[in-house]
Amino acid sequence: MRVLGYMSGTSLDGVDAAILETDGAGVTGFGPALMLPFGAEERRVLEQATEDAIASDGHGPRPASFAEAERVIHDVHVRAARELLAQPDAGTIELVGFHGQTVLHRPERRLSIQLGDPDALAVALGVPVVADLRQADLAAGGQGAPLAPIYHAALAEWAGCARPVAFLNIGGVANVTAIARDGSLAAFDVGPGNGLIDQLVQARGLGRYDEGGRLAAAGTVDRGVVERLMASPYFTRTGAKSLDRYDFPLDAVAGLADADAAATLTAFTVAAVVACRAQLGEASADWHWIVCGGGRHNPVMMAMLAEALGRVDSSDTLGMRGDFIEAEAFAYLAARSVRGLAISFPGTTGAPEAMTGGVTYRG
Ligand SMILES: Nc1ncnc2c1ncn2[C@@H]1O[C@H](COP(=O)(O)OP(=O)(O)OP(=O)(O)O)[C@@H](O)[C@H]1O
Ligand SMILES: CC(=O)N[C@H]1[C@@H]2OC[C@@H](O2)[C@@H](O)[C@@H]1O[C@H](C)C(=O)O
Repeated sequence: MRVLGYMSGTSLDGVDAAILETDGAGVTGFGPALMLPFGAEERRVLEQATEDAIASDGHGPRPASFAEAERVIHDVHVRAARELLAQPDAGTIELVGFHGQTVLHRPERRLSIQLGDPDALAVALGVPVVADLRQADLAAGGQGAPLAPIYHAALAEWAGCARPVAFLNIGGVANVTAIARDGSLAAFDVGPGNGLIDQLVQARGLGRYDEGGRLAAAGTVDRGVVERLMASPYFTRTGAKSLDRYDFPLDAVAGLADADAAATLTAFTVAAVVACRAQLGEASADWHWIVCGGGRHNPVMMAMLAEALGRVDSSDTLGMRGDFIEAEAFAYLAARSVRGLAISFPGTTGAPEAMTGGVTYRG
């Protein structure tokens, strides 16, 4: 099957779209991929919906801003598909995997809100759209996240990675998929990823993110602050666990100068990854770490990770498309969904058993 997968992540940078060829088990090929950035006004609408989601915490009537946010999500996804499908090697797609825009994630209440209109998308694109991929897992008592692990496993097969190997996605939130020597999967959200760094840079009027890690490179890590941040019980919790993008507050670095604050938050992201090794089950030194997501573009973060973890590679050095692995994952999950294959597992989301999931919308 040739499937178009979408992801618009918690960083609110834009919509990733990627075409994947898969039978729902293996990866057989890749079509083109692109990222369509949100415009400033589109981002403002999505930020408003996110703020309203957090303020209502999922209680009471649906915030009015959700409808406008869904229009934005729809428009950008349709535009992304048109651009992608106009590329000469795009071919014809048979199916779409649509994540939607997460505005709130409260797994302990079996709640995770992704905005979007999959039915309208199916009409606009003229192919079936698989969405609501987190809901069955949540309803069964799983975390509803992360869902990419089964794709990471397929990608590791495709790339011929020796085990044990760990995929570390550093987006707005960081998540890990550990593939043990025997092929078993353990996965969870690790910590803050780039989210707090982005928030700092934006709050201080220094851009949208710490481009090239330049700010962090000029600063000094405040170890006391990192220690205080690492005191959160989240980091010693074992088993399946997942985060909302706004679960960690920015206040801890309020008293620090810009560069020191950026360096400290970068070190916090890395400290959370280091702490997660205690839950991976095999000797820490044996793991090969494959880093994907936007954080791998930050050389300060990559250097800190390499120093702490040992064998660390960017996904791209293994022939993978590190900016599109999540979009490819949702293509893969859509294919699994229509084939009735499981998309989440006790070791990845804490679901009681291997779970199928996703709803197919035909428009
Ligand atoms: N050149 C760069 N230098 C430093 N940081 C970068 C660079 N490019 C991207 N990033 C970081 O990566 C982030 C985007 O990462 P990504 O697209 O993987 O996140 P996401 O998919 O939105 O989040 P999530 O995976 O949590 O849903 C940016 O907000 C920024 O913090
Ligand atoms: C609720 C939600 O949207 N979570 C995202 C977020 O971004 C990274 C991390 O937190 C991960 O748990 C998840 O996305 C990826 C694609 C996943 O489900 O695997």
